[in-house]
Amino acid sequence: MQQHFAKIIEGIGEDLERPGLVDTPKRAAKAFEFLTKGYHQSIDEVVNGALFPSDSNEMIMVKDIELYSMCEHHMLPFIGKAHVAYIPTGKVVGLSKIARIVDMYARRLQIQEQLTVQIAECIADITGASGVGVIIEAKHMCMMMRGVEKQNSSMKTSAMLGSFRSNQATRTEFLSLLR
Ligand SMILES: Nc1nc2c(ncn2[C@@H]2O[C@H](COP(=O)(O)OP(=O)(O)OP(=O)(O)O)[C@@H](O)[C@H]2O)c(=O)[nH]1
Ligand SMILES: [Zn+2]
Repeated sequence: MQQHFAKIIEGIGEDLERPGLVDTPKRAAKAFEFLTKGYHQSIDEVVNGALFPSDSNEMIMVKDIELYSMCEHHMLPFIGKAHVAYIPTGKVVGLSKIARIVDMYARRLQIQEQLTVQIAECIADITGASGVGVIIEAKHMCMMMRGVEKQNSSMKTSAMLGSFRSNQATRTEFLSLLR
């Protein structure tokens, strides 16, 4: 990646020998490695066995999980919040792991719709939950810094699985907890 960032800097018409830019290919490659580290993580490693037996069958929700991802069309950031809820059936997942799962999928090249579904399906898979709801609200730099240049637009996506899809009362409870 370092070599490629050097080429990009040259492509811009900048001087790679300029003191401020000498180490930039190395720094940029390191930054991109971090921003895409989700490709090198697995669900097992992220969850680390933090699944606990529980009798609860009430809705569990973690909201306002900050999220930094990159759109796969422009490789520019989209930034926002994820809200995740599920109804357990016998086991619950460690609280922090929900945020770690969000990060694992966010740190890849994404579109927001797919990111939302991947998080929901992952929570359903590992917990066996009877229902999962995920909402993501985000601002896309590709739509703000360039292109159509709309500063106040944001995108909201949702993925509803199981009872969150089939049961109106569950969906309403989720949405009212969010307010
Ligand atoms: N559905 C969806 N679209 C996205 C997401 N991130 C970026 N996009 C869109 O991807 C599209 C790519 O369109 P193109 O016409 O191929 O690319 P472009 O010429 O750079 O488009 P503009 O952004 O309109 O200038 C744009 O409409 C972006 O707004 C996302 O997460 N979900
Ligand atoms: Zn984009």
